[in-house]
Amino acid sequence: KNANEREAEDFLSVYNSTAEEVWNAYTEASWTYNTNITDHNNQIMLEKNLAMSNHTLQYGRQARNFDFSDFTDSETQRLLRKLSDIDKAALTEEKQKEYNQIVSDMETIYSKAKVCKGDKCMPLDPDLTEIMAKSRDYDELLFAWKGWRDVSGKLMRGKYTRYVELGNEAATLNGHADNGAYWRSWYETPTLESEVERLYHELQPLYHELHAYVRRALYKKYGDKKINLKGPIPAHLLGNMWAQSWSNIYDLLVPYPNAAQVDATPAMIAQKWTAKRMFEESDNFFKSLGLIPMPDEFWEKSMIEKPSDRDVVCHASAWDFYNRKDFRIKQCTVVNMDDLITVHHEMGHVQYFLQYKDQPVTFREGANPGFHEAIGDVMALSVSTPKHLHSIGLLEKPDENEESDINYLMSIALDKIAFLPFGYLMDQWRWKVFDGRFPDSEYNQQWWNLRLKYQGVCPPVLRSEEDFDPGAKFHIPANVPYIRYFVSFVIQFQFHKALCAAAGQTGPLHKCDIYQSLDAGKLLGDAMRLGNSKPWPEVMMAITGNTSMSAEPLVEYFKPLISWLEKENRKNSETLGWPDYSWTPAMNT
Ligand SMILES: O=C(CCC(O)(O)[C@H](Cc1ccccc1)NC(=O)c1ccccc1)N[C@@H](Cc1c[nH]c2ccccc12)C(=O)O
Ligand SMILES: [Zn+2]
Repeated sequence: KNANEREAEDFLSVYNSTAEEVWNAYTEASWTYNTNITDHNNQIMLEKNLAMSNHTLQYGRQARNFDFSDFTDSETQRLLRKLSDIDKAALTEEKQKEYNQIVSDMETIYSKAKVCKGDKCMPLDPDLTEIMAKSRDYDELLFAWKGWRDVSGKLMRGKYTRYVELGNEAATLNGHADNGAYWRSWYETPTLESEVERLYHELQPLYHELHAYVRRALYKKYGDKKINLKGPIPAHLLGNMWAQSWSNIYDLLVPYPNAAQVDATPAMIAQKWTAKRMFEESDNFFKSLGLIPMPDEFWEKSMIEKPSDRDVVCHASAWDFYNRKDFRIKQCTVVNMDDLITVHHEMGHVQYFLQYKDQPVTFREGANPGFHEAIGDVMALSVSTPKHLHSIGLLEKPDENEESDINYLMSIALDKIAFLPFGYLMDQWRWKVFDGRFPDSEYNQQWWNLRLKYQGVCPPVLRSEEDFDPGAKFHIPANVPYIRYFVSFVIQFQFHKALCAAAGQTGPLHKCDIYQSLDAGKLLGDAMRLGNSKPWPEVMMAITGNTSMSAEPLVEYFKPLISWLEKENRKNSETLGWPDYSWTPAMNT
């Protein structure tokens, strides 16, 4: 090592210890704001954000002064390269303030929004979410769906254009073409766009089969004025505010009503489960694999229920306080199966934090953002099995027959296959907004073009450019990228298949439960411990023996259901897709 490289190593260790303090201060202020939305807490958070940016700018400039091309240690090179991208710190201070204020304003609009009917005002969590999940009344669903968009997206429409401009300015100052290119750079995969497009087209036939089957069931329920068997599905009838997961309308879709049922919610309520019990159950699952238990501070400092006396950001999230001890989850938990899955999702993030806590701060990230999103969902694939739910007392003994298998696969497909087009289109829209292909005069029209093209859903009422429907989904105002979830939904089945093999499970993938397998736990734990210190194909290889993303394990997992759907849809001579693409439901009848 030459003197230059030794100097760089000293520089990096000073960076690391100062970064831990500055990032911790910002994270504490952000937590205080997210768990108690006030102007005062907002101001402090914005101050700490600026302090963090100044630290990034100061050290980022020094990192750029090193010529690390001839360094021997690839980790030092990787650290310096990552430090050289200083993100929003490249903007002037006043532009950073403007940008941070816009994002904070949009997120506050979203988190405080309520839909009022008479003197009753309902927030998204839990009220509107519950209506979208449980109501089977076309007009009540429409009230919640339109009402939510009027008090959320519509009110942030004017801010988004400036958010895009400033985000692009920062990205170009760091050498990216635009903000979308900056976001994609985290995957270190020049062909990311074509890879996710390839994966999407491999999975589209599965989605078309499920879409046709669900449309038939909704036709039976809502009639031919509201459903066209050759057209898109009205977006408010699928059990979810964004039509991104359809498991809440499972009762309209059950393949074999007389076979064993799969929903654990009734038992959770009957047995008086609490949010705490849900988190303990998840912690127990991770520990059974030999993974790291949640530390005491987690149980003391997390917010796992919605407080009644203040405004909070209810959208679930996991928090790393960058001091290697303090890790938390913030979730407005409701006692049901949906939220038990989300608990595992969030606990997956914290397990990653625990595994990579001794890495340099710059490497305390997922191998790529999709890896971070996949960990918890892999656990949930095992926990959701009838066999596992029975072992924790939430389902009677499952009968082992083809019909209950199909029922189970249907319930999982309504979350996983239904999600794929939504997970894909969210950043298709944003990438094109950032690169200018979608001018702000077409934001909403282009959103609905993609919703029709990929999801086969249509708005139940007329939309205009006065509306801003993308803003009705958390990740848009909160400036959180979304392709990570599409990547996660593909790679989590690759991980599931690899962990099932490590656990010695030989049967069909959908029956595999890795519970108590220390071998499966070691395989995943070793990968998580690497954080972002290695390019993700190397980490993918370590877990699965392959270096690339593949849809094959997902297709293998759902094979029995796909065959069943193909037969069922052929029997009903269903039209796959939505050739009557310009159809819309009769309104106000
Ligand atoms: O948004 C989430 C869960 C929230 C999160 O855990 O991904 C959260 C989002 C977030 C990011 C940044 C600031 C605030 C919220 N991500 C994290 O908490 C997080 C923490 C550290 C590293 C990476 C992510 N899920 C997505 C989609 C989804 C993926 N798997 C699911 C399973 C069940 C239900 C939904 C999903 C959604 O609800 O549309
Ligand atoms: Zn997540």
